[in-house]
This record gives sequence, structure tokens and C-alpha cells, in this order.
Amino acid sequence: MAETIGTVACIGNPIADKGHGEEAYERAFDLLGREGERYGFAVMDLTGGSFEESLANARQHAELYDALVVVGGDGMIALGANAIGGSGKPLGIVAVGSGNDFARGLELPVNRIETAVEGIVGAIACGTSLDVDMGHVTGIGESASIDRYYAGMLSCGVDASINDRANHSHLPNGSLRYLAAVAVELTRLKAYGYHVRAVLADGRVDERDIVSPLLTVANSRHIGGGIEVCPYASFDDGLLDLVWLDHMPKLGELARIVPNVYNGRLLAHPLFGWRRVREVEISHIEGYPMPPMLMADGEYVGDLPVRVTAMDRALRVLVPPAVADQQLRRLDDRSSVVIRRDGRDSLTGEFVC
Ligand SMILES: Nc1ncnc2c1ncn2[C@@H]1O[C@H](COP(=O)(O)OP(=O)(O)OP(=O)(O)O)[C@@H](O)[C@H]1O
Repeated sequence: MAETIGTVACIGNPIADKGHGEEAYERAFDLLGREGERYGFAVMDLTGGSFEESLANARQHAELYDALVVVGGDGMIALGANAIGGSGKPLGIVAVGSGNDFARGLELPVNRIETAVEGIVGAIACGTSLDVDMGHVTGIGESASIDRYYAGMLSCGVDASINDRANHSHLPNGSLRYLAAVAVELTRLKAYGYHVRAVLADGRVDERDIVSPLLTVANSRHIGGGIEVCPYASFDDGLLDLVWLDHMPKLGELARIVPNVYNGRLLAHPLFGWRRVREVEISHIEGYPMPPMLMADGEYVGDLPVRVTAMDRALRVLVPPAVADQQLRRLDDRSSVVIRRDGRDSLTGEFVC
């Protein structure tokens, strides 16, 4: 990242982390302003009264700033991706939401405002960043109005219901909200009917019907405050990871997989299907229950049918110099190591041993 950063636009979310977002934003904005005086950049506030208003502000005033800093949860990362994804402008992340799954996956500070701001300022001063993939969701047919980018995960089944339930929960702690939502939604599992047409990394087409409660198109590993739905996801492979449950799990199967939700071993179980895709079209099979409204990075997106396309390293994220090079190499290695460990073929997704 060679460009000089003269102005940093900031966007907060007063309702992030159940209303603690306002205070966090004031702190982050103040710190960035002070560091700006030292390092020669100005800060401006573009927070609106809603997600849509903040996004419109970021887009309309794009010529006024050189970097955007978002303060909040995964929804604010989605805002950043939709505001500046593909533009080459970098995104700074102060993760103070409930889940913070994207920041967690990139090993950025979570709920540590001072450390996050320090990292952003270090990145600005030294010109360091990481370019990470994004997903682009576009609607097909009746859903044609959908046109959204995301950085973390597109949830298309019970994962979306869990997110929706957690958003409406009154429990005080972020991870607790997701855990409680998981517990309730697991008792109400439905098998949705998906028709999936995926273009794999080598251009081969994999087309299938999936009757399942869960289908996710992931760029990052975690969802719901640390649940590792896709331990194989890599941020910079130019591909997305399609993960699904192969069938409606029996109680015994559920009991075997639940202990693996936080330890990176979920996809080692043959109950899960997995493919790395360049693009995937997902539609609903008539005769099965309609999946819940899709959610991307915890934001409501709309209903099937949709096409999801991997955008190769389209989002530039500010990271401090010590992290930049080493981080991406480590994330890449990590992903191939766990795929090998679980005995999967990284191209076909099938178990080979
Ligand atoms: N300026 C705003 N005013 C009101 N609501 C907003 C604003 N900006 C974003 N939102 C909404 O706030 C909700 C929560 O956002 P966010 O993801 O930042 O926090 P969170 O849900 O606590 O964290 P996480 O997504 O990591 O669990 C989102 O649905 C988003 O649309």
C-alpha cells in the first residue's frame, strides 16, 4: 500500500454490542484524532442514523477520504466491504461488536479499542495492509434486486436463523447470545431444499440437490462469536468455501459434532460437505420448506435464488507491519494443514483417506 493517507473517515454503530457501540466509537474517534495530529492525517465522521445511511455517506463522500475505519461488529465490516471493496482504499477495523468473527479470523484485536487503533495507526504510518477476498451476492430472477458484498460469511440455513435469533436476544454477552440461539435452533431444525451449481477452483462444475438444515458460503472461518464452521477457509485464495450438512442429522450425530464446533475439527466429520468454489448459484427446490432470509456478515440480504462470486483479494485491510506478511503466509499454511489432517482433497472436497 503506497498511497499517502491524508484523511481517515470513521463510521461507528451506536447499537453494536447491544448499545455499547456509541461509547466505543467516541473513544476510537478521539484516539484516532489525537494520533492523526501526530502522524499527519485528519479524521472525519460519516456515521449515519442507520446502516443504509452510513453506507450512503461512505459512498457519496468517497472522494473526501483515503481510508475508512469502522467501529462495531461484523455488520460494520459488511458496511466497509460494500463502501470501499474493490476501490483500493483500505479499511481499518475496530472490532467491538457481539461476534467479531471477521476480526477474530484475521487475528486482529477484539474488544480492545486502544490496541486496534494503535494497529491502524501503525499500518497508516508504515503503509502496510492485507488484501483479502470478498463474496459478491447477486439475486437471480425474482431476487434480482440483491447486490451485496460480504467479507465473512453468507448464511443460508439454520446458520441464518441462529444469527437472526441472536440479533433479537436480550442476553448481555455476545457469545452467550449465539450459544443460546444455537441451543434453541437445534431443537427446531428443518431440512431445506437447495439446488446448488458450483464452479470449482479448476473450472469444473459440481451441480447437486442438497436437502439440509445448513448451507454456508464462507470466506472466513468463524460465525456466532467463534464457532468454527469453516476451519479450511483462507482469506486470500480467491475462492469461497461452500459448507453444508449432508442430511438432517440424527441426535447421535449431533452429539458427536457439537463438541467440535470450537476446535476447528467440524469438517473432519463426513456429515459435512465442503467445496472450494469460484462461484455458486443457489436456488430453492420446490416442495421443501423455504430457507430463512439469507444473512451476510449478520446483515439481512434477501431470499434465494442467488449467485455468489468470489472477489479475489478485493478488500484491503489495514494491519500493522509486524502482522502483514507473516500473517497471510500463516493463514495459508494453516488452511492446507487442517485440510490434509482431515483427509480431504482440496480440489474436490471429498475424503481421500
Ligand atoms: N448507524 C447505525 N444506526 C443504527 N443501526 C445501525 C447503524 N449502523 C449499523 N446498524 C445496525 O446495527 C446492527 C448490529 O451491527 P454490528 O454487526 O456492528 O454489531 P453486533 O451485531 O453487536 O456485532 P456482530 O455482528 O459482530 O455480532 C446491524 O444490524 C446493523 O445494520
